[in-house]
Parts: sequence; structure tokens; C-alpha cells
Amino acid sequence: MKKVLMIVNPISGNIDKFPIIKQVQHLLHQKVELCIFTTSGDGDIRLLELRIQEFGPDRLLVVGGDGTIKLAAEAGYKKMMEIGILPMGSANGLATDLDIPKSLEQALQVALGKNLMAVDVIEIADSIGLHISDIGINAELIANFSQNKIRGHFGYFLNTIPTLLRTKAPYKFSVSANNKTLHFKAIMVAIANSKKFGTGTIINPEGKINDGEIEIIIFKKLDIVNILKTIGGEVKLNSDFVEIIKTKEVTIKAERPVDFQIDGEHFGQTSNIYACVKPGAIKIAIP
Ligand SMILES: Nc1ncnc2c1ncn2[C@@H]1O[C@H](COP(=O)(O)OP(=O)(O)OP(=O)(O)O)[C@@H](O)[C@H]1O
Repeated sequence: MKKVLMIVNPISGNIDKFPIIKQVQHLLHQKVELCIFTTSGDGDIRLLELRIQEFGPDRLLVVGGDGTIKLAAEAGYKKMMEIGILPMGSANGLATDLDIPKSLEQALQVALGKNLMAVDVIEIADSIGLHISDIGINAELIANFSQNKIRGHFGYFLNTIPTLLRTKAPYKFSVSANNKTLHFKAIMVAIANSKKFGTGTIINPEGKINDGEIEIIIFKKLDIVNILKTIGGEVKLNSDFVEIIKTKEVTIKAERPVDFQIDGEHFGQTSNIYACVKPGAIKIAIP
């Protein structure tokens, strides 16, 4: 490996990235050519695509959370770029799922290592997702979290109660997959590529990020106690309030626009989502 483009999100996880950049620069000194792209939160995708074109990296090294990994994947996926991850987000859902080590040195070793997994990409709403997208109450929580500018797990926790008080859930949805359409009421419908939320909660026991399929997870009901437990990573999901459909593509319709998120990034409100899986479309370095 000769050239590494490090993509740094300065605000993710409320972590100061300066010492991390210094340490990576020190560890890679005279080993690889390192270029740093710092995200601004505005128009990053086009600027990153341009930087990739100019610099021609062998690998993208993401220093951020799920949103920053999503950005790197979106900019690099048509070029089949290899991605390494230094998990520096609030929740780090994808990194948790891929068992990326938490210590910087170990994560860096993995991120620049030879062990690559071809991961499925979900094409969804003119964008892509690698981890978990959903429409309903979790996206409402993320929308409130983004507005409040409080990051970290505590930020999610603080937003839980107001979100639950304000929500109009359950909503009426229809889900079309595998030549069948289901109509039901639910508090949220998730499109999942892998097993866990960043809190460590397994929301999708059948999920495998490289099996060429996605799981549609319908959360029919969830009481406040269960939601708080879920955020704390305690709940074992049971079929009374959850239904899972395995598929390669899905259309989800809601009776009215409902909050929607992809990999922790709020995507406004929508009443119509189409998603399909592109098997093994991006390579991520794993332990
Ligand atoms: N310089 C910046 N200033 C403000 N916002 C930024 C900046 N750079 C990126 N962002 C925003 O950061 C968000 C992505 O953050 P990311 O998901 O990586 O971290 P996180 O939210 O702390 O962690 P996680 O997603 O793992 O919970 C995007 O919404 C992006 O627009």
C-alpha cells in the first residue's frame, strides 16, 4: 500500500481528532503517503470524490462514525475503493458489528491490513447504506439528536424521553418484498445489512453483512421500558413485537411522511422507500 487518504470527521463522537491525526502520521511516517481530508458537514461527497480522483489512494482510512463511513463508501464504491476504519463516532454501529478493535493502534493495524471483506451495499433513496436504515421512531430519535447537537451515547439517551412523548407512532405501513405485500401498524421498519445497533443491541439476529441479502425488520410495538432497555443493549427481541423478512429488494410505503434515517444520518421524512442490495460492492478491512 502506497497511498492512504485519511477522512477525518472533526466532530464525530465528540472526540478531539488532533492527537489521533498526529499519532497516525507518526505511525505511518515514511511508510505510506498520507493525505488528510477533513469533513465540513456540507457538500463533503463531491469534494471527497474529487480528492479521490486527484490523489488516487490505495485505501480510504475513515476516522469517524457510521455517517463518515457511509460518506467514504458513497464516494468510493463505484471505484471499488478499499476502506479501513478507526471507529471515532458516538455509536460506531458498523465498527461494532465488524469487531473492529477499540484501541487506536490495533484498529489502525486492522484498517491498513490485508484482511478485506467484500461487504454488501444497500442502494436506497438515491444514496447508499452499509449498516441499518429505518423509518419510524428511531429516525425520529436521530432527528432530535442531530438538532440538539449533543453527541455520544448520553446524547441519544437524553433525546429518548422527548421523542417518545412527541411521537405519533405507531404508523400504518405496507412492505412489498418477495412478491408479497404486507399491511400493518408499526413503530418502525428497519432495513438491515447487519446484526447490531451501535449500542451492541442485536436487532437483526439473522443479519450477515456479506450474504447478498437484507433483512426487513418490522417492530410492531415496543413499550417505553423496552425501548430504554433496547438503547441500553439489554433486550432480546422476540417474535411478539418483531417480524423479519429476508429479501434482495423492498418497497416500503407509509400512510404519511415519517422520519427516515440511513446509517445514523437523518434523511428527512418520506412515505415511499425503495431499497435493493448490491452484493459485495465494497471492501472493508476487518480483523
Ligand atoms: N466539520 C463538521 N461540522 C459539523 N458537522 C459535521 C462536520 N463534518 C461532518 N459532520 C457531520 O457529521 C455527521 C456524521 O457523523 P458520524 O456519523 O461520523 O459520527 P457520530 O454521529 O458521532 O457517530 P455514529 O454515527 O457512529 O453514532 C454527518 O451528519 C456530517 O454532516
